Amino acid sequence: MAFVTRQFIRSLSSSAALHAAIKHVTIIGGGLMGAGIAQVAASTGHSVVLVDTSEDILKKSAKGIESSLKRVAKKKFAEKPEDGEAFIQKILKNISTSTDAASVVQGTDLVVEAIVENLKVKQDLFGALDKAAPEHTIFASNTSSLPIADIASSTARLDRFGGLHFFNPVPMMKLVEVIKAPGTSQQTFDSLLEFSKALGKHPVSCKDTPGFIVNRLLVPYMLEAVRLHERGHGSKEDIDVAMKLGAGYPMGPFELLDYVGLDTSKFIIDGWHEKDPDNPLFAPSPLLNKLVAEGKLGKKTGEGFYKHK
Ligand SMILES: CC(=O)CC(=O)SCCNC(=O)CCNC(=O)[C@H](O)C(C)(C)COP(=O)(O)OP(=O)(O)OC[C@H]1O[C@@H](n2cnc3c(N)ncnc32)[C@H](O)[C@@H]1OP(=O)(O)O
Ligand SMILES: NC(=O)C1=CN([C@@H]2O[C@H](COP(=O)(O)OP(=O)(O)OC[C@H]3O[C@@H](n4cnc5c(N)ncnc54)[C@H](O)[C@@H]3O)[C@@H](O)[C@H]2O)C=CC1
Repeated sequence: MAFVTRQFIRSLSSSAALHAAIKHVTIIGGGLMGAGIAQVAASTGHSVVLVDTSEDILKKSAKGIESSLKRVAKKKFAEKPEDGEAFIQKILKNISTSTDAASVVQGTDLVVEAIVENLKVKQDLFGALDKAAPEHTIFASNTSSLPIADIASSTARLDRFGGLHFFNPVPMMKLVEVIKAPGTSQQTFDSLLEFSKALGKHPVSCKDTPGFIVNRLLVPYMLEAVRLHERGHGSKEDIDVAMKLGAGYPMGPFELLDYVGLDTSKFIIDGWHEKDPDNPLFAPSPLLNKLVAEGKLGKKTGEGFYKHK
């Protein structure tokens, strides 16, 4: 009986240790995704450092987090709006910012990378962080389309490297894809699952295959919509209405492309096309390429397929 009790206490304390292990999180990249991940981590009691390349970008990220929290508070404290401000300030206190990733990872349990969708840039970042971060620190990438194993190959911690793929807008979307690359240890994978649950998200387990689950289905669908429009078979407005009213999607494919970012969408499709040039689902789109070349990247720049306020 005493043995059983000791075992039970040990198993409780080891699962508590697993939770306690991820308390301090460093998010690299304060754009659409990084700011959302920082907000959710801070809202669930984690201590967060958000890193980007300039103070100006970080100011914009902080403003975005605050206005998203205002939307949350407006709902949560509809009856007592005066409590909403205290709620927002308490969460914002959990977030600090930095432009020097190497110096802030020294005290972190988990690094979540959400920078530009470019393999070389991600590898350079993780290669540098690997030298600066403590042994126990887990590295995770929020990549939409790149193999986790390729990103991890710039480090010497393949066992403590996995994928944490969030969805936009992070505060609203419940799913996190947790990716176990060939080198990811079971302990790391379990910690990432636990962390996702601690954020109030629903994790699903994914293999390290292109696009994991959601993007392997969603990205070809969005590009098919662009090709259908390029062939003159439907206006973007009609295609969007058709998919919303005919398939029950909350956004049409063109609205969603603008929401995701046309640059990010192009990075994804170009990367897959390079690896599998004969797959028609991964064929580049002249219209998408033209908009990106014009700097029309979607909602984040004020114009993409549509104009945004
Ligand atoms: C590319 C990748 O690697 C992976 C990806 O992320 S792919 C993209 C995945 N995302 C999607 O598919 C998003 C599809 N769209 C949607 O689910 C919905 O349109 C949406 C949740 C974004 C917005 O919902 P909506 O009903 O169209 O608009 P809206 O009324 O403004 O918002 C609905 C609620 O969400 C809240 N909300 C929306 N965005 C928010 C944000 N960033 N922060 C906080 N709250 C937010 C609003 O406050 C609102 O709350 P109430 O209804 O309680 O008032
Ligand atoms: N946009 C989306 O809907 C989704 C994107 N993703 C993935 O998340 C990642 C980020 O995407 P977004 O947030 O949309 O991009 P974004 O363009 O909005 O933000 C990227 C941020 O990273 C910063 N950055 C670039 N290089 C950096 C570096 N070396 N160090 C620190 N900061 C750096 C940029 O200044 C920018 O603020 C990409 O890998 C993307 O594929 C994943 C899920 C959804």
